[in-house]
Amino acid sequence: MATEGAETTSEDVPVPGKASTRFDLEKETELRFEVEAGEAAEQVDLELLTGMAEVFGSELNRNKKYTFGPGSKIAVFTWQGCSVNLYGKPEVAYVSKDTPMLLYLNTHAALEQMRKQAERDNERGPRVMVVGPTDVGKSTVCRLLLSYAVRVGRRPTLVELDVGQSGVSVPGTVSALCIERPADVEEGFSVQAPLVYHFGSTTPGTNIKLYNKLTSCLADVFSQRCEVNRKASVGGCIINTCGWVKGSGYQALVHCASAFEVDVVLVLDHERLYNELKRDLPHFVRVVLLPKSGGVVERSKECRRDTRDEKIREYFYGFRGVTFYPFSYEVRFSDVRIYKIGAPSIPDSCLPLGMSQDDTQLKLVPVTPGRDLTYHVLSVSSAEDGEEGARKGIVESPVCGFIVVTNVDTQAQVMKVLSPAPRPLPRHTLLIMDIRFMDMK
Ligand SMILES: Nc1ncnc2c1ncn2[C@@H]1O[C@H](COP(=O)(O)OP(=O)(O)OP(=O)(O)O)[C@@H](O)[C@H]1O
Repeated sequence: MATEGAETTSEDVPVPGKASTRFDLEKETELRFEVEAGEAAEQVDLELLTGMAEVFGSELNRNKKYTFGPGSKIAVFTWQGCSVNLYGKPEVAYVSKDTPMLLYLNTHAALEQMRKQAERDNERGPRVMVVGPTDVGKSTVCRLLLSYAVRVGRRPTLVELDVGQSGVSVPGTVSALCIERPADVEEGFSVQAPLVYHFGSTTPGTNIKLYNKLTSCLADVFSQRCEVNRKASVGGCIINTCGWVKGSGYQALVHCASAFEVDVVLVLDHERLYNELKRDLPHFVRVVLLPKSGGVVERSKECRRDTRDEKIREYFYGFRGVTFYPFSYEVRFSDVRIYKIGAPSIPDSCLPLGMSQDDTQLKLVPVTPGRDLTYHVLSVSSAEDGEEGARKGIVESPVCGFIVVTNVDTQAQVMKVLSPAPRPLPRHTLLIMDIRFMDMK
């Protein structure tokens, strides 16, 4: 293990058999460590012994043990210097003096100035979009800026547009969450009453028209909230985006900037994207190029898939799979209406007169229940029940929850579902996702 300033001790072992390694960190340095992935991997505990330190913007309490599960990639940063203990065997652990944290703190300070100005002038606070390719630390920068803002008494909103790796809800959704306290060091932000929309797949490219439509829906709801809630308005929002920054992905970023009327765009580690956005966004939008942290870890396809699975498991079973007890029951086909959003694209020449591809992307296509529904995640739409009600505005309606189809009996015309709440379903309009989940519990 490559460690700097590390010293192995045996006195502080909290669990018999778990070795401990002490790290003495100088000011403005960070300890980065990774926990081995895989179900058999051992968790790693972290404890702050002296001084002060934070994990992605959330302060650590002294002499409290924080546990990190398989696959975690963590940075413990200190502004003044500190010493910490790691218990267990991290896959990697090293201290780095080279971090962009001062630049990130300055960014927070600049946003805070904008909030103060907004308070004085009775205006709205900063709306910030964080962009960049995959694995540059966008979600981490969002978490940091939100936690810093809430620590100085603000109530910012997190807008999550990353349909592949959502920090708020299950994959295949876009959402908004009002942040009222810093992220929990182990669990992240407390997710209470988020506003969630169904997208249905893990890449915006599968239906870019729908993606842009949902971005506009979130922007409208956020603006309405700002009109009636002064704290939310001054707090502003931090928008996390997907790592797709070319072609339609780039156009989706420009669309988002205009829908939310963003004031600041933080571009992480991508000079071309920075220049393109500077060229294409109105001159009053401040586009800022920031370096990525050397600690950000690239994640493989498998790792991303595991994280997605974990997020769905967490929705049904709670953090580390122990908090909630989901229900399993049968639903009659005749009691629900299942739709997919977006009809398969057909050549322009085959479209009916006066219809464009755009219309097909937002079309509701009824799904006949069959065996191929098994393992699919379904969103329960909050749209009013009833044929007309369900069809009208269903795309723009938020979802009230998710179920997973665990078995389909075509003879009996029923399907078995995994649900966070007991029967009956709160609504009967279901939207199918491309995403599947196999419940191994
Ligand atoms: N300074 C750091 N030291 C160690 N690990 C870090 C650091 N910053 C971020 N990470 C880890 O790197 C991983 C990737 O970071 P993050 O999710 O923020 O990237 P991203 O750009 O949002 O990714 P995506 O491609 O999914 O959009 C995460 O597991 C995060 O915990």
